[in-house]
Amino acid sequence: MALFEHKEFDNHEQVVFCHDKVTGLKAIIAVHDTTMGPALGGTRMWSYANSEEALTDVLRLSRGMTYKSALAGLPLGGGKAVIIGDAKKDKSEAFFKAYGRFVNALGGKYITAEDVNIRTSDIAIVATETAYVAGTEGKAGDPSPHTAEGTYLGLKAAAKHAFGSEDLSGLRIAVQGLGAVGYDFAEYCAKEGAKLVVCDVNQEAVDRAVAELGAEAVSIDAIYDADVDVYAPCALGATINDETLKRIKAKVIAGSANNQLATPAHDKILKDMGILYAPDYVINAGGVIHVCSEAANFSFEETAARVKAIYNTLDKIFTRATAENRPTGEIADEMAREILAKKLAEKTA
Ligand SMILES: NC(=O)c1ccc[n+]([C@@H]2O[C@H](COP(=O)([O-])OP(=O)(O)OC[C@H]3O[C@@H](n4cnc5c(N)ncnc54)[C@H](O)[C@@H]3O)[C@@H](O)[C@H]2O)c1
Repeated sequence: MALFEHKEFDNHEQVVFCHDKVTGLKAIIAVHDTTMGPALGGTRMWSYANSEEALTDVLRLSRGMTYKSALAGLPLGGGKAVIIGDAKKDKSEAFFKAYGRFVNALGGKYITAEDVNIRTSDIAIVATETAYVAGTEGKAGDPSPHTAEGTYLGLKAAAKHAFGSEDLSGLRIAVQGLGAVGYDFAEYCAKEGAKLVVCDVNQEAVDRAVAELGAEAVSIDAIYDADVDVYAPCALGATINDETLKRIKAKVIAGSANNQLATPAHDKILKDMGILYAPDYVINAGGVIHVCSEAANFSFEETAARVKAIYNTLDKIFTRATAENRPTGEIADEMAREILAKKLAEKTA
């Protein structure tokens, strides 16, 4: 399994393969880039088919964190960790303590947090072995409200570019997923007079949106056929794919879900279809801003200002994408790389 020749290798600074003989822990920690600061990114636990699949995931996700934090203006680099295992069977206190020691051995170069299949209670055990954790219980708390606010503001920036006004009143918005982020986001939109079309596998959340926000409920499959101006994916990844794009009528895609595009090629496909796409890692950065507020001791006002700046960042991305007739995701990546290059030049001057 070659690392430097790996297709997802992108000049990562450090990749650590961790194995604890006693607990059977197998993890990979990838520090992609620390130009802007320590590499912050969650730990994901997944039953990867093999270590090659885990390596691919961690290399790609850690690079994504570098870009996300750079564009969010945070003093953080990008990193990520994956634990290879079954979250239902393999977890134990000793397991997470062993993992904490591996994180600690990096001396603060990598700061971990929760991610898929890792709960705050797991991170609390990790925190008994290392101070390099964020998003712990009783500290910054739930990032979802900030993610929802940032997504709402990002949608307003998209509406300005696509429809000529950032006012959401009268727009029809399909919200897929009414969880911690999706519900608050839907509420912001409804308050501004948008008409909501919603779906969720959780019927209770749907009933609540119908009762409280005047939303129209559709089945989880019918959301793709909804006659709407905006499609807001707030549940799953990879919902923008060849099949759904035959059905989606929206002219704007702006939602909180991670990894919305099934493949990188869908960035250009959306542009060619005349759909304005708010790059997922830019619009959903409220969460990492919130978590960073704990690690970097931001004041409440500072955190709020950074969440509000998501509007401006997307505004710049959309303006440049239009001027250069290029896909928005490509522009976002390029802008992140420019921020990193500028900082690196300052550091080495
Ligand atoms: N929470 C954050 O701060 C944050 C930050 C950045 C990105 N995100 C991303 O935003 C998305 C939502 O996060 P969340 O914290 O609200 O999660 P959540 O688990 O609270 O909510 C997800 C919702 O989607 C619903 N759902 C699941 N499958 C569905 C389907 N097929 N169709 C429709 N609904 C479905 C679930 O029932 C749930 O209500 C995720 O992709 C997450 O990775 C969240």
